[in-house]
Amino acid sequence: MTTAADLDDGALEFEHVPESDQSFENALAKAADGKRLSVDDAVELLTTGTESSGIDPARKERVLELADRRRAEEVGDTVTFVANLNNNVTTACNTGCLFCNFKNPDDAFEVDADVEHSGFTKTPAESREAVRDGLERGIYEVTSVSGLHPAFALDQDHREILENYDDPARTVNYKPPERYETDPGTYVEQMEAMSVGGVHLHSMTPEEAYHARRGTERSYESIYGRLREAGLDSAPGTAAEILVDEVREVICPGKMDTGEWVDAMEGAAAAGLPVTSTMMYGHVENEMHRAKHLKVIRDLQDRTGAITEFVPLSFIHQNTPLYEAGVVDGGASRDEDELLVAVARLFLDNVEHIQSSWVKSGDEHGLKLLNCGADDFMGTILSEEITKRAGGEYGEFRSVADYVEMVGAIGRPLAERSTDYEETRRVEMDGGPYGPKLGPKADGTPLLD
Ligand SMILES: C[S@@+](CC[C@H](N)C(=O)[O-])C[C@H]1O[C@@H](n2cnc3c(N)ncnc32)[C@H](O)[C@@H]1O
Ligand SMILES: Nc1c(NC[C@H](O)[C@H](O)[C@H](O)CO)[nH]c(=O)[nH]c1=O
Ligand code: SF4
Repeated sequence: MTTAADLDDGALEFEHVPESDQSFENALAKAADGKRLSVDDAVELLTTGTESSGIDPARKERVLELADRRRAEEVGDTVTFVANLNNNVTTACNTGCLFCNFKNPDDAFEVDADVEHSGFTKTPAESREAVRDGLERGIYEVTSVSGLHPAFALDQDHREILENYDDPARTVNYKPPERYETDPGTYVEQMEAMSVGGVHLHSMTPEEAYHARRGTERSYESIYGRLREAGLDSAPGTAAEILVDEVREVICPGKMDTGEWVDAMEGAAAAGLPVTSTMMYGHVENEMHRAKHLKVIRDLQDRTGAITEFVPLSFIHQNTPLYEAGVVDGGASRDEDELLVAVARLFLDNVEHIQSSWVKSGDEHGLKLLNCGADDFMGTILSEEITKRAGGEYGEFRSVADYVEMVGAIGRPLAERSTDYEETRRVEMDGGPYGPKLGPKADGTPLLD
């Protein structure tokens, strides 16, 4: 397995490089004509032409304008957001992704450990309390993504299977809950606990589903089907990072490969769950990898139709092993963020919504991305751990009043949406008070302030 220490800057040689036989002008003309773009077209647009290095400002503006127009034609001017809560169950994880500072090694959580750490594990009862508190503040979605705690099993039957392995810690990354200070319960127990008061439960990334099926031959459809019975309503398409294996081998060698990520997503879709899709970019990958990733997402959507949105996640570098080991010297530039959103809008002709993240980009740049092809501005989230621990500086929540101020400043209409975008409700910018109006307890009271 690669560790940060094994990698040193400049040593990365990829088979896939940003070269193509296409020209920037031809690629842009195809996009303007509404033709389906190829990977080479996407590379030309992402690089503003592969024949010269660096981003050409005038060419960049032409790509952004086209994408902004396409956004207006496809979904109109309204900016959407969701009133949600992030509830991360545990930070215990030994997968060792080199871009991640959310995780803590699991042995720090063991009963006899005397290691200081800032991580946490919540019992199902504690997760339920967190969701109940969120509901009181007006949220109607809970997003829950977590570390791959070795004590997690899908359910009791799965726990028995894992316990029957010889040396389960080594063979199937399983340790019994008694070893730990806090027992996270099973995935099914966590789903049942969080699915409370009519909230929409958005949880179980493909990597978590992989953990929930480890040591078995079960299909992803049956894993997600079981979770759905326990209350799961949709799944986040994170763990995607860059869906090209030569990049995964560098930044997350312990994770599932591209083919398995796609299998898990197809399983979620087959189990009847809507899914989101993501790309975490701005580390070691190049524009060819970004373009190939977009193709994987578009092909998946052609087959399933289950993807509700595409969420670009700009790499936050400050506290990560990749940065600390000198493998990268920062994240994506603003120009790259803008081009990624724009090219996603133009390339993903079968995914309706593109998200801008104020967590990753901040308010000002996040609003700019809404003029580059994005139409959704994420969620209220109330608490945030992944970006914060990586060194992100843009805070943990935004109230509905904050959304009114931000989106009002760029002169666009604002609407709340459900997780699957099936329901939207216009937020009238009439001086407030502003509170969520969708969902079981969202009666417009500005509880989020
Ligand atoms: C922290 S993991 C939690 C869920 C689960 N352990 C998994 O990997 O699917 C969720 C996602 O956060 C994103 N993430 C983690 N560290 C990040 C960073 N430094 N910058 C941007 N995104 C990051 C990655 O895309 C990752 O897949
Ligand atoms: N972009 C980020 C998100 N996006 C997810 C949304 O908040 C929401 O759960 C999804 O759109 C489904 O409705 N969440 C984060 O925590 N951090 C981000 O950067
Ligand atoms: S990204 Fe997920 S799987 Fe990877 S180390 Fe972080 S928490 Fe663990």
